[in-house]
Amino acid sequence: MIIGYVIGSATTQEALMLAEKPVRLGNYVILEYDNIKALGLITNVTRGSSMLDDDMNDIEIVQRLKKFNNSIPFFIKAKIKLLCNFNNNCLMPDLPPAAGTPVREATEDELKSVYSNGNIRIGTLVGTKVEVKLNINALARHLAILAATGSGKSNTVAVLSQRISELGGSTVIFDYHGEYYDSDIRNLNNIEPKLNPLHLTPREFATLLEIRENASIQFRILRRAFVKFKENITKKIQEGQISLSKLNDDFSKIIEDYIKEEGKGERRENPTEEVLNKLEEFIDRYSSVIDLTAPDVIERIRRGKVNVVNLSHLDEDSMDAVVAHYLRRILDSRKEYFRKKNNGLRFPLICIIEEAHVFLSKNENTLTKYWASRIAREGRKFGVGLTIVSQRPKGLDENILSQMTNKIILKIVEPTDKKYVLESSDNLSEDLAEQLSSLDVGEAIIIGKIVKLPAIVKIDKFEGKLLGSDPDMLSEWRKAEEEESTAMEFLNFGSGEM
Ligand SMILES: Nc1ncnc2c1ncn2[C@@H]1O[C@H](COP(=O)(O)OP(=O)(O)OP(=O)(O)O)[C@@H](O)[C@H]1O
Repeated sequence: MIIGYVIGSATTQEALMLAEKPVRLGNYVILEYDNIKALGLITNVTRGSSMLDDDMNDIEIVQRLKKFNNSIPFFIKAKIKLLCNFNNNCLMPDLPPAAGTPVREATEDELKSVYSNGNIRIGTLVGTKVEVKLNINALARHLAILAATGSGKSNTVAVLSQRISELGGSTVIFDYHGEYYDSDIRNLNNIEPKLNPLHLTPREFATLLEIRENASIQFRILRRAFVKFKENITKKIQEGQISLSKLNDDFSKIIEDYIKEEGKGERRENPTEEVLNKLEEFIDRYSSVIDLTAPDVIERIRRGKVNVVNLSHLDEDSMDAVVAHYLRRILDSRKEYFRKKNNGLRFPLICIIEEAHVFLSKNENTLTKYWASRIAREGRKFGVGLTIVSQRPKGLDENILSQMTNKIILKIVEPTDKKYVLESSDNLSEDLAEQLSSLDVGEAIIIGKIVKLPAIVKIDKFEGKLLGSDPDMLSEWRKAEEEESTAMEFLNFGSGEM
């Protein structure tokens, strides 16, 4: 059914339509001309009247015209972004539509042929029942899930990771808030962030203690002490001279002695004192993270599961050390598997970093940023995909963001965030970026190799509990009130005041 006609001058990217009746933003349309069958997306709608135009200043004329309701001529114009030519393998049309070309709504079958061929359902095209299925293999080219807070990032991560696991795929989520750890996601494998120092690099251990590489004397003392500690302990373990559980109890004392030993060689005492203070502070707060009996982190990641590393009880430096350690071991282990088939991590893995702007900040060189950059550059070849999730896109390192070939962008209102996302995405056009502020919760623009063409999608709602879900405060207040009155009755009953 024809809904309008092309007017004015058109290009192979864009056309303007004069509509016969109101059309909606995000509708998909078809234009057939010169042996081209073009699929288009309505990216802008304007409604006006040549009689009541911007120069109208007399309200009485409007009131009189309103009395003859149907006498006011009006127009509806819609900007159409041309997406592909069905008659040429969905490549871009190579000829613009002429003025007068009829425009009709795309049928569900036509839309299914473009958006429903992937292998993992993520939702439906906005305003339709057409399933959008993503090409899961394209996740090896990395993904950014970006949105203002409360727009549906966690819901998207939960839906995506659960459905990947249901296909036998594997993800590991670095769970900043602990919202996935206590969730109803199926195939969950919860991992407490235990680190075995014998598997850590000196830099990772220094990061745990919040000793930066630019604190060169402190870092030197700690690095030398840590290397000696690892060498001697590994040798004693191989000779069966030491019990690991006893080592756990004495860990801080042992490492402290190595640090003091290394400090003797220094001209000034206070760098050594500083290192010992940081060690003591770390052990006071996070001794539970250090576990010399813990297996290598690779052994704790399960195939076909949503592996969740709960970071929520750590501070950001310790989180950085944990995430960096996992990323390094995952990349190294996949490389090892590719070198010698009987060793290393045997299956591809998608690493999902929540609150990515904390770890991959453009203003700070964290350890995680180094390893995430390595995975962004090399991971695809070894089946290690990176997914970064952030509500502060402009805080993200632009090199890493620009390597996220795929993007699921939910509502973003902040202009500098929108601009930053646009500049870091060579496959996001301005007219699509303009839609971002008008998206509803759970609606997203999806671009990249995970979809055949850019899509405006209503993401499926995660059917289960996530910590991040909006709290039902009213029922929680009522529940608290009932519990208080029950406790009060119990107390009064106990004191015989009933
Ligand atoms: N696709 C969706 N359909 C329906 N409701 C949704 C959808 N996505 C999210 N919501 C709802 O919106 C609220 C916020 O969702 P979510 O926690 O996923 O947002 P977020 O962007 O992760 O927020 P935050 O930045 O605070 O983590 C929740 O109540 C959730 O149930």
